[in-house]
Amino acid sequence: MSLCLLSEISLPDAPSYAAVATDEYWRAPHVQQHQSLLGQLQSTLDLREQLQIFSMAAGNILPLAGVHLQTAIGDFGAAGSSEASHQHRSLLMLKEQCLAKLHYYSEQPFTPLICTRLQALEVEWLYSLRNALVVTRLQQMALKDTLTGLGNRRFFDDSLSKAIQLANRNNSHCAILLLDLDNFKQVNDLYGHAAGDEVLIAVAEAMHSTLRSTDSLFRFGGDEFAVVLSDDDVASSELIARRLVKAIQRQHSCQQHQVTASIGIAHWQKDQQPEALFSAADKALYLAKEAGKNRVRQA
Ligand SMILES: Nc1nc2c(ncn2[C@@H]2O[C@H](COP(=O)(O)OP(=O)(O)OP(=O)(O)O)[C@@H](O)[C@H]2O)c(=O)[nH]1
Repeated sequence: MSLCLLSEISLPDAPSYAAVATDEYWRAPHVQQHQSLLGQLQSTLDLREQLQIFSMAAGNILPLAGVHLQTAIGDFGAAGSSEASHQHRSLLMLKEQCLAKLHYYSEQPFTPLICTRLQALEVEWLYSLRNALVVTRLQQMALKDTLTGLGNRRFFDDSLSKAIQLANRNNSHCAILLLDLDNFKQVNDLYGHAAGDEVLIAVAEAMHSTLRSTDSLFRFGGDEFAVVLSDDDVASSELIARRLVKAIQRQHSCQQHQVTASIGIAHWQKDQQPEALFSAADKALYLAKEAGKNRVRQA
């Protein structure tokens, strides 16, 4: 089994897992799969990739419709996973510590023999899984805002650089929205920091449910948020910004505390550096505030 093919099937538009698992191509002898599994799992610290590798090996024991991994740092599904009429659950335990819960789904029954063989595979995974969980947790801590779970400023800087590189390479576009809440300070002042935190979480949720990709959503600390728009969404930047303003205005706790949002938009210009793009969006945001708040302005 080639690692190249494994990374291909982890793409979002990959064929369904069931299709891949039943394909003759993957029906290498069980022993051969098993021997190489440990090496394959150790070749990556990416949790999703490990799940994919493990799922392929498990699919060699029984055609699977899906495999889900439930961990303390999030739930992950193998590419193309879906539920099916038969289900089997396992606890992945390492030295009395529960690393994860694993859910297998198949249209075929999980006989005791199949469960025993799956368990043997799970044992192969434990140390690599523990390492991947630690690394993923550290990545989350380094890149996420702990209050809202959105990307933090470091993640934003990284994402913006990548979006600009991509736009440069493909001769395409990107844009950023900078959002600052209006009248937020009074929530802290009148009702305390915990009430302010609740508003920030509610705003993050409202933005989350308004946008297609949550990967592009960030909070810098305080009441400042940002969105990086890739080529597909640049033409609708104003529409997206207005939707965000409305969603926040309609949000219950924002209504209760008369908190609204102002947004500045800047579209990337060829050869423009990230700092210049950010500064343009910041100026547009300032104009939105100056014009009376609860509105959108373009650079
Ligand atoms: N609850 C809470 N407050 C925070 C956090 N981080 C920063 N703040 C507060 O957020 C407030 C942001 O201040 P401003 O943006 O000037 O307040 P504002 O009332 O929204 O001002 P305008 O933007 O002019 O409408 C400050 O009072 C900070 O102390 C946080 O994590 N939680």
